[in-house]
Amino acid sequence: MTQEKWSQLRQRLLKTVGQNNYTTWIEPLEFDELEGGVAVFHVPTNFMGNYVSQNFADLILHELSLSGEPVQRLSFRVAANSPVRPARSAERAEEPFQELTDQHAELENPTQRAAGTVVNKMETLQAAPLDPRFTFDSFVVGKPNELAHAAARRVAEGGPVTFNPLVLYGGVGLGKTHLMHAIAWELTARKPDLNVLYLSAEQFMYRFVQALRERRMMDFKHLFRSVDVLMVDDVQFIAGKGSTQEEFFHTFNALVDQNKQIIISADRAPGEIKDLEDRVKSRLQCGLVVDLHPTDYELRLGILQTKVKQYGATYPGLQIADGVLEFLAHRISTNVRVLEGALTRLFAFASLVGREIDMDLTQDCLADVLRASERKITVEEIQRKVSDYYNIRMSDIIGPKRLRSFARPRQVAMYLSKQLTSRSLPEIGRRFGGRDHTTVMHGVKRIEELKQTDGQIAEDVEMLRRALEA
Ligand SMILES: Nc1ncnc2c1ncn2[C@@H]1O[C@H](COP(=O)(O)OP(=O)(O)OP(=O)(O)O)[C@@H](O)[C@H]1O
Repeated sequence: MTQEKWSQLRQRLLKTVGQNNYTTWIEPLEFDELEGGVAVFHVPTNFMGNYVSQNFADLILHELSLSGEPVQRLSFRVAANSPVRPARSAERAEEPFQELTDQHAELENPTQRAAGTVVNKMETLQAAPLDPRFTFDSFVVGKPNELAHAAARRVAEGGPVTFNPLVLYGGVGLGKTHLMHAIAWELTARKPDLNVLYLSAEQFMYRFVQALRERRMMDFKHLFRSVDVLMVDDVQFIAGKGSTQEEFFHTFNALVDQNKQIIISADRAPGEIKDLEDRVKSRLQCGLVVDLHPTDYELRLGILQTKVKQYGATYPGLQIADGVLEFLAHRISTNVRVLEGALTRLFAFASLVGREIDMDLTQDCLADVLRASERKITVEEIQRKVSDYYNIRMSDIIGPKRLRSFARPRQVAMYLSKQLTSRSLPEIGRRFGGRDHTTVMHGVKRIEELKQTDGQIAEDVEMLRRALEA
C-alpha cells in the first residue's frame, strides 16, 4: 500500500468515524509498511495503539479490504521519538519486562529491550499523562463500585489525609485506572499547586532501574519523596522484584511519615498478591482497602446508556432499537472494556452501513464478542439459585415431593433451565430426579402462563434470570 492510498483511505475513515474520533485516533496513525499481510502503523503511544487496535481495527481492515489491499492484520508500533504514556495492563502482553522475575533480570533487562519501545524513551518520562476521558463525571456508579467510588471521591477532595494508603483493587477492566485518573484530575483542579504523581508500577521500576544505572539514586529519592500525592497503578507488577519492592517500601514509609497521600491499585487484595513481601503487604493493608466488584446488570446497562449519550455527538442521527442495550448488558458480562469496545464497534459499523442499530445488526457485528462472552449456565447452578431464592433445599427441587411450595420452584427451575441452557427437555428431566420430558414441558408451559397472570412469579423469574446471568 502506498502512502497516497493510505491518505485516501483515511478520508473514508473520517466519514465513518466522525471528526472527533478521526482527529484523536486515526489522524496520528503513520502508515509504515505492508509486510506479509500485516499493515504496520506507527503510533505515538502504546495506549493509543492499543485503543485503535481494540476499537477501530475492524473498521480499518474493512476499508483496506474494500480498497483491494491484501491485509490480514494490523500492527501498531510506538514511534521511537514519542512521549510515553503509562503501560496499561492490556498492553502488557507486548512488554518484555513481564519476564522479569528476579533482581538480576530487573537490573539487566532494560538495555536489552527492542528499539522503539518504552524504555528507550525513559529520559523523556515525566509523570504519566492522564486520560482526559477518565473523570468522575464519566464514571458510572452502581452497587459493585459504590464504596470504591465514595472512597476515591473522599480522597479527591484533598482534605486531611484520613486513610493512607487508599488501595483500590479488582479484576481486569473494572475501572481502577479510571478512578485513579479521576482522583488525579479532581485533586489538581481543586489544588493546582499540589504535586500529584501518577504512574504505573512498571514505570516506578523503570525509573528506579534507570536511577541505579545512572547512579542518580539521590535524585530518584528526592523526586519520590517530594510529591504530595503518589499514585501507583497495578502494584502487583513489582511482586517478586526484590530491589524495586524494597525501594517502593522505603518511598512508601517516607511519604506516610510526612502525611502525604498514597493511592494504590492492584488486581487483587494486597494479602493475595503472590511474591509481594509481607512488609509491603502489611503497609498496603494499613489504609483503606476497597474492591471493585464484578459489574452487575444494572451497572453495565448504566455504563452503556452513558456511552450512548457520548456517542450521540460523534454519530448524530444514529438510532438504537429498543432492547439492544439490555441485550448487551445481559450478554457481555466479562468487563467494561469489552463492553465499551463492543459499543464502539457497533456504532462504527452502523454508521458505515447507514443502518439503525437493531438486534440483527448487533448479532452480526458482534458475533465473535458474543460467542466469547457466552457463559455456560448449568442446570445445577439454576437449581441451586432457585432453592436459595425460595429458601428450600436443593433435594426438594430434585426430589419427588408434590407440595406446592416445592412444585412451583421446581417448575421455575425447569423453565429457567430451558431458557438459559442448551439442554433438551429429556436432559433437563434427567437432572430433575429422572423426570419425563413431558413433565418438564408441562412445567415450562405453566410458568410461561403464570408469568402473564401472576406478577410475583414474573418478578421471581426475572430476578433469578438476572442473578444467573450476572
Ligand atoms: N463504572 C464505570 N463507568 C464508566 N466507565 C467505566 C467504568 N468502569 C470501567 N469503565 C471503563 O472501562 C475501561 C476499563 O477501565 P480501567 O482501565 O479503569 O480498568 P482497570 O480496572 O484499571 O483494568 P486493568 O486491570 O486492565 O488495568 C475504561 O475505558 C473505563 O473508562
